[in-house]
Amino acid sequence: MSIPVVDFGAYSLSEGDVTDEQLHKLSKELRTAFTEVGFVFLQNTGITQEEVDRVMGVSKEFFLQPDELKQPFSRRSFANNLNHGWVSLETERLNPRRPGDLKEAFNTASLHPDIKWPSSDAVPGFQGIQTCFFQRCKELSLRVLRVMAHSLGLDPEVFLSTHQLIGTDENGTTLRSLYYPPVNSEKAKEGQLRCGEHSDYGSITLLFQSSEGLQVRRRSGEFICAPSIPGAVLINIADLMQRWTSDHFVSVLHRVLLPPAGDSNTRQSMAFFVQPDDAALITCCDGSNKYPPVTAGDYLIERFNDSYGRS
Ligand SMILES: O=C(O)CCC(=O)C(=O)O
Ligand SMILES: [Fe+2]
Repeated sequence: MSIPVVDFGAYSLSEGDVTDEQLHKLSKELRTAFTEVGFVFLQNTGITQEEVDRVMGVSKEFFLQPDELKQPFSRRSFANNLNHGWVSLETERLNPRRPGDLKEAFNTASLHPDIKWPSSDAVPGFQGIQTCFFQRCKELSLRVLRVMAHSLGLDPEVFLSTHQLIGTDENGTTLRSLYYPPVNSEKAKEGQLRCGEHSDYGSITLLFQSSEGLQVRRRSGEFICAPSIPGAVLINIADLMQRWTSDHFVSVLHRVLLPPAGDSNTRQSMAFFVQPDDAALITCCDGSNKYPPVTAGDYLIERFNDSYGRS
């Protein structure tokens, strides 16, 4: 089965509340997508392609600077949020059995006033555009989480009440801009990819892509190419949500391969990784106790240790 496309217009960010009938329809569509595929394209979310292009533009300006200028903004150099900041090429291994991923990233993980941002001379508009987009993604995520709870027959607030602190340092939700530079395939290491096979860690991920390149694993085990649909937001279930729903919703492996030999294109994407509040205790929502309870914060630290190496 390919990735379903769902019209989210009835609950778009430019609309007020959704009617019961519309909520029912959306719930049904999301439940099918998330139980069978784990990924869905949402159209008419209210987040426009122009907004996405603006964030990608300002992110690219940041990435195209020399490394010395990006170094002061490195991940792990911000005391109040160790996940905030720049990740250099080949630092992260989303599949720890492969060499470092051929990508750079910038994590907007903290909106705390103490965070130091690139100056407006270096990258005009960087802070404002990233933080504004973070808020837009947060609003959409909360709407999607509400529909998801409804689709499982749960109290509609069950996920919302555990995602109250998005945008504070007591919640790990992160807007990540990714930049995949041109690849010289002769120089790439054995087994190296742009982004190794992995599943995401938290509740759901919103993904925006400038071009094709993402592959998603089907139940049969084969990887299929995800199309790039301008204006649509690709949403996937992440691992904590799979635990939470006792495997009802599936978190599936995905990856970005190297471009074909001779293709010197760059690629950009943005992922909004939605994470429950650090202190939220995640227990199977059907009462089955299929997985032991875990707090979202502890779970996230464990997963970071796998992708960056244990410190
Ligand atoms: O770049 C992409 O399209 C996917 C990135 C991704 O899956 C991730 O960063 O978790
Ligand atoms: Fe991912």
